[in-house]
Amino acid sequence: MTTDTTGTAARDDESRPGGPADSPFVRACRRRPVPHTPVWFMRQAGRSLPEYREIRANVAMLESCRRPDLVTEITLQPVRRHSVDAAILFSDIVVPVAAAGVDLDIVPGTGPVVAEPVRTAADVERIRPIGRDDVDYVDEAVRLLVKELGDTPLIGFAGAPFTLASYLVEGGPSRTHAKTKALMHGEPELWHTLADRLAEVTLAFLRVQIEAGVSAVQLFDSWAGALSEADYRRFVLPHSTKVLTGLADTGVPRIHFGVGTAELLGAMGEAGADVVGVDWRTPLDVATRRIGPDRAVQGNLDPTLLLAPWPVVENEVRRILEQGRAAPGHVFNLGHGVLPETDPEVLTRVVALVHELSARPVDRG
Ligand SMILES: Cc1c2[nH]c(c1CCC(=O)O)Cc1[nH]c(c(CCC(=O)O)c1C)Cc1[nH]c(c(CCC(=O)O)c1C)Cc1[nH]c(c(C)c1CCC(=O)O)C2
Repeated sequence: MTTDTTGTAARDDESRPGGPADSPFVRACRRRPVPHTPVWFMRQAGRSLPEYREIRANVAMLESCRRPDLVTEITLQPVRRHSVDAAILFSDIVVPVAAAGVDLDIVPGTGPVVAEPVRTAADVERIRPIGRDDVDYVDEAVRLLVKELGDTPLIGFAGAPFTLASYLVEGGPSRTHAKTKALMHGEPELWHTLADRLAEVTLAFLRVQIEAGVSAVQLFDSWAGALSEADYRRFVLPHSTKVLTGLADTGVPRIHFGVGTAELLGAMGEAGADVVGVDWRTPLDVATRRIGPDRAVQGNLDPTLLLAPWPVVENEVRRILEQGRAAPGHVFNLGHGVLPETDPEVLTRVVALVHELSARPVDRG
């Protein structure tokens, strides 16, 4: 089975009752009845866990992403600790871009930094297409993890074309995305060439993960909320749609996430995902009205509130579960990633509380 290159055999096996494809997480993504609302946390691997800090003490971030043994261990840590309903592969959105030949590093305390920002047609030309061999360490890590995880589903992920393009054009993290927007509007043709190339890289990267056996994928367009709806529809939606609809044949659920996207939720829902991620600014019932009745939602506890006293957290979890009932499927999550200063015990308590409050008998037919 581990030598299969289509992933079909792996998933046939998984679709057995109780297997990852029948897990509460995958069932909620597909808007099927669930025994309890599934919960996982964006950036659950790494960040707040002491066992993560220990393992990463002398290993650079990009190097750790290229070592299947470390990826496997770090991915499993939050599953062991919190009993979350899904694991997310430990990696970073810039990993496939580096594999495509872009000279970049992940600088501690800053994030991705690109040696020569992409600003010209020649720069775009240098971004190569990628295949399995360029990211063989990801293929290997996913296969190891699928075995280790048993019935717990593994989520694969990638950065969406806009968010990736922002790092490449700006040269690093940016608050305004000014150079990226200037390129979009000033040289729309070059922008579309760049975004299309990144869509190809992302699509290939997600296909490698799906063929290796992940049970779902999430497309992170973390910074899309910086755009107006008109700009999003004109410059970004076609490229994210290419990625998401390009995976439709795999049958694997697709999650589409961004931050500050209240005005974009309708458009993001049109890109072809099964689930739309919602940040804490938009209540899930309101989000569901914007997205429509044929998509599940994921979210949306404000990650900063995990630092508040427990009764505050408990009230928020109750409110979110209540508002999530308006959606045809709800995956509980934060509205964005876990903050590094979060007490891991609070995450464990949130998982238990979500499970307890949402437990219900279901007809699994
Ligand atoms: C700091 C940073 C990195 N990479 C990035 C940043 C942000 C910089 C900015 O503000 O613009 C870029 C990035 N990486 C990831 C995203 C999308 C998710 C998001 O918005 O948080 C984004 C926008 C996914 C990720 N990046 C990472 C994961 C895997 C961990 C997980 O989800 O549990 C994902 C999905 C891991 C990562 N990535 C990085 C580190 C140091 C780590 C390990 C520990 C940590 O989380 O801080 C480097």
